[in-house]
Amino acid sequence: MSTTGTPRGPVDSSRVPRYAGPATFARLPRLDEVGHTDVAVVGVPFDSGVSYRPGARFGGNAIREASRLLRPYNPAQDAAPFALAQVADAGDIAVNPFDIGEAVATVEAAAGDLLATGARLMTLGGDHTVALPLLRAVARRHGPVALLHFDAHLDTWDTYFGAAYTHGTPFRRAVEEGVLDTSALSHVGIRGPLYGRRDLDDDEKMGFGIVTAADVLRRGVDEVTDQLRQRIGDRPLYVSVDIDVLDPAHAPGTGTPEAGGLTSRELLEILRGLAGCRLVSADLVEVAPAYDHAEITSVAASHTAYELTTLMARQIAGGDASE
Ligand SMILES: N=C(N)NCCCC(=O)O
Ligand SMILES: [Zn+2]
Ligand SMILES: [Zn+2]
Repeated sequence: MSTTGTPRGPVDSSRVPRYAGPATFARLPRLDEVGHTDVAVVGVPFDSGVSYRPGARFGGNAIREASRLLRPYNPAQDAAPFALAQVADAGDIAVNPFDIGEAVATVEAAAGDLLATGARLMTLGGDHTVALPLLRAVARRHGPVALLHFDAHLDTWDTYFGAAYTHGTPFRRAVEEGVLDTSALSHVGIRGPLYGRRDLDDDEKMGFGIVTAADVLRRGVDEVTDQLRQRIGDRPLYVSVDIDVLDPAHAPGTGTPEAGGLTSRELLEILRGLAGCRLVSADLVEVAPAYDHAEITSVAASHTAYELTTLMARQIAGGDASE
């Protein structure tokens, strides 16, 4: 059940044109307007950890703009998420673009503060570096969590130019730090060239299972989702979505695009198939609007965040105590 009484929902788009006014996610209220929220949508405008094209610092606001067209009822999950639980936009975490270590610490502290209020997080990146401090904060509250990671890339590499905190390394650091439950780690959508066979060996040793983009094509969404659900079981679950899991045709606006990816339909369907999992928080990263066209990427991202917030709202309404 929502902890805030009757949730305050989005601005009514039949009364106030949806393109009017400043953008919050899905035209939801700001956190300061509701005081307390069950799900906090929070931006992390940070992209100092990228290895190729920059620009994901603008991702959160692009997703908010594209989310103006979302509607209150989600037929695919038969739920009105913003009536089931209070979902609010908590604004952006102000991170230092010139000091990655400080930025990581700032995200961890700010995420910890929001989680301490009992809210679950739907974080809008930002590059994938931010997953590490988010996982630290979530693990402090829930213990080591199961991870479902949608990405073209493993992001379990060790260092770049000797740097340990980058967008290609968050999940190796997370395993090293013990914030993940290594019996329930999955990548989905992996594809593209690697540095060597050893990347896969290392990844497997860390405990990850891989569903490649080709597996999704050959085995289909339902079979893949069943397998993922079995691995997750009833553990607290964190979902991390790098928008480059989608094919560049579905998400051109990203920093390290790889051919042969998932369709947005496949991604959304796998997420919908997670209903009933104990989703404690999620992130959506690597939207870089400067390379986007006609909001293709940010629309796909806004729908992805909508499915994730719907899953969280359903969990809350269903009385799952894991906040
Ligand atoms: N997390 C993202 N999007 N990309 C990681 C790519 C790392 C590399 O340049 O090898
Ligand atoms: Zn990626
Ligand atoms: Zn990534």
